[in-house]
Order: sequence, then C-alpha cells, then structure tokens
Amino acid sequence: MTSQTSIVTPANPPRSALRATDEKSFAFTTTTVRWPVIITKIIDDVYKTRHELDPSIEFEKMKEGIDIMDSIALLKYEIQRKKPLKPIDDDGEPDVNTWIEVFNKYFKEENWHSAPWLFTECYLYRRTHSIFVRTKLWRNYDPFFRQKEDTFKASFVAIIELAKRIDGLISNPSVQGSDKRILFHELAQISLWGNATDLSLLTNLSHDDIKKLQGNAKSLEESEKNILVNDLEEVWGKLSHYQQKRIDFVLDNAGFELYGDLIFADWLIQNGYASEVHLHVKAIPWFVSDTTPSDFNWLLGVLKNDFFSSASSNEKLYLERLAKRWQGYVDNGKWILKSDYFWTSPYAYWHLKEQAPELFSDISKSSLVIFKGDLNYRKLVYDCKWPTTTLFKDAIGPLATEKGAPPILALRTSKADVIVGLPEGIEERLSASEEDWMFSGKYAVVQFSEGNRLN
Ligand SMILES: O=P(O)(O)OC[C@H]1O[C@](O)(CO)[C@@H](O)[C@@H]1O
Ligand SMILES: [Mg+2]
Ligand SMILES: [Mn+2]
Repeated sequence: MTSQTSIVTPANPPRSALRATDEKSFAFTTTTVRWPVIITKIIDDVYKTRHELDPSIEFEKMKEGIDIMDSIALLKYEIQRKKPLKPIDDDGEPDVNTWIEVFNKYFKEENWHSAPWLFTECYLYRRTHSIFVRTKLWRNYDPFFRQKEDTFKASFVAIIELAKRIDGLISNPSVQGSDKRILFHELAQISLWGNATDLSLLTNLSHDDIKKLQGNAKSLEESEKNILVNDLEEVWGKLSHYQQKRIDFVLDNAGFELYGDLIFADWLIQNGYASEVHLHVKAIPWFVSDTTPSDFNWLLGVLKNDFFSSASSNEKLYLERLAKRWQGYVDNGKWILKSDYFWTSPYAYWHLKEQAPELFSDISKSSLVIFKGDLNYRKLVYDCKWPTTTLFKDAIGPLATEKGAPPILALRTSKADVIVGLPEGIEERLSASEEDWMFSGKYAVVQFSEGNRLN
C-alpha cells in the first residue's frame, strides 16, 4: 500500500490500484470476459464493413481490412495470454509521445493483469486506435459507430418522450420558482441515468428504464432511492448565484446518454442558468460508446432528418423544433464543442493541471464542470482502493484543492469497484445482499466539490 505523501504517478496511485491480478475484482472480469467480447465485436464490425465494399474499386481498402482484423485478433491473443505490454507504435498521432513516455517510465515490465486496470483499459483503446490510424483508408473509421447507431435507434420511444417534455417546459414559461427546483432535479437525473445505456456493459434500455426516464414524479422518486449520495440540492442552491454562467460537461457516451445531456444543457440555457455550455468530447473512439466530435454532429444531423422512420408527423415536429434550437446554439456559440487529448490520455485527473495546463485554465473559468459516467469518475478518484467513506474531496485530490480548481459535479452510475463519499454503514448493508452492487450500474452517486476558485 502506498502512502498519500509519496509522489503520485500512474504506477503509484494514492491507494493501491485496482488490478486484474485480484481475481475477485471487476477488473479481472473485465479483462478476462468483457474485453474479449468487445474485441470480437470490433472484428465483426470490420468484417461487415469490408463485406459491403466493391472489390473492383475498393481493393486496397479490402486488403487493409484483412490486416486490421489480423492485428485486432493478435491484440486479443496478447490479452488472453497475459502477454507483456508493449509500447504504442509511433503512429504520428498528436498524443503518441505521451503514451510512449508513460509506457517507458512506468509500465515496461508489466503485463495485461499486473498493471493498474485504469492504465490497461485506456491502453487497450489506444492500441486499437493505433491499428486503424496506421492504415491509409481506415484512418477515420470508428469500429464502434455501428453499435452506437443501433442503440440510438432502439431508444426511439424515450427520445420522443424527452423531446415532448422539453418542448413543454420551454413553451410554458409560467413555471414557478419552486417548480424550477424540481425540474432541475429531474433533468439532472435524466442526464445521470442516461449513462445506464453504456454499450461496453452490453446493456440496452428495457421498457422499464424507458418509463423511468419519462420523468413522472413517482418514477423519479423510485430511481432517486438508488442514488447513494446526492449533492444535487447543494448545487441547486448555488446555481442561481453563479456569476459567469458558463457550465461545462465532460461528456461520456454518445447516442441516448448524449441526447439526455443535451436536453439538460438546453434547459440550463433556456432558463438562464448558463449562457454558454462547453461540451468536452473524446478525440478518438473510446470505451466503445464514448462521444467523439463526429458522434455529436451525427446526432444533430439525424434529429433533423428522417432517421426515425416510424415517427408520426407530430413526433417529427418535436424533433425538428429541438434540432433547430440545438443547431442554433452551436451556430451562435452557446454550445461549444471541445476535444482535448488529455481526456483519452493514460493519466488520471489528479494530473490535469500538471499534464494539460491549458485545459485546466480553460475549465477554471467555468462555474460548474459536470463529469458524466463511470470512467470519468474512475479517473477523478484515481481508480484505487479507497475506503468507501473517504470524502469525495479527498479522493479527487488536487482537482479539489489546487488554485483555480472549478466546482465539480460527478453524475455517475456505478460500474466499477471503486466508490467514495458514502455514509457509514452503506457498504456493509449493500454488500450483505448484493455482491455486485458497486459495478452493476443499478446504483449511482451525485457528488459535488466546490473547488478552489481564484476569486
Ligand atoms: O461509459 P462509462 O459510464 O464511462 O462506463 C464505461 C465502462 O467501462 C468501464 O469503466 C470499464 O470497463 C466500466 O467500469 C464501465 O462499464
Ligand atoms: Mg462505455
Ligand atoms: Mn463511456
């Protein structure tokens, strides 16, 4: 066990790291069971795309497709045989030197199980990216796009419901002050539970989930019971006092989760709680479902088009109105899309200021930075074995205390075996009846840190 006073590095987190060497951990299940499935799906996807090509004109792309499938299969083999990690090949990407450096400094002697899980998992997606980026004709290919698109299609019912809901809220400005508080809770929860659609856990929206997302008071109450710590009321108390009115989202998954986040962002703008929303997305395909700039543009595009063929003309109207308003935010600079390579780096967010000073000073200007989803949470708390009663502020380290640290809100459904900030007794109570409570995605935490503003 490392102590908090020694220097924190990717190989030496503030507590001992989650690792696949612990066979009872979710890190182990992920490494041995979930990754092989995820990787096999990449191969299937490339196979499908390749099959649709015309050999008389796309011969070279077909040939490259075979090489890609080969390299991906080799990657799977390395993982399953617990092979040593190797440096990322110099693929010319803007972040490749960081990866090579971190590898050489800390992980040269490690294998797929011995290195911290946070590193191996990020490294897996960076290795995958490298395979595509080193080709000529598949450089910009996203092997997860097909899955993202399918899940979005399947979320049709909830998408229409939310479009109607936000339309009603916006065209009815007579909602009283006290109701705004309830709406804030509702929309933040839509954004929170949207994360349950994460593709890497291979889950899909069930009919019940969809109903929960429709936002009636009863279902809201019900899902609220599964939020183990909820700081939303504290954030609500501050929201109307914000001077800057800039809110940032460090986004997570594309498709339905992104849609729910944008519904929330739309409401914040319409009600004057934010005048600008900065949306941080991933620069490369990441953890299967994460939003890239092209996923964001795709979403705006399909809402405008006839993507949902089964929608009635009335339903299409709601979507069109919403899409037009959202496109307007983008065009007028109210929604600002950003993708910094730090978010897909091997570093936990304890290193944000040190590794990405410009990004740090940028988010310092925000009134509230909302971190979505499980991986962002793992990176905030350094993915290590904190006692579950550790204060959130302690677990996010420098991001709570450093000069300029902005107010932070984590909206996280719990899908990994790390969680902090729980009241005494919760861990014991849940562990007694649900072995998988920490990583099943059933429970959530909503945690706030006020940061250390300059003024
Ligand atoms: O999209 P999210 O919520 O960050 O979840 C990412 C998934 O990847 C992991 O972080 C690791 O596989 C899981 O814990 C989680 O299922
Ligand atoms: Mg995911
Ligand atoms: Mn994700």
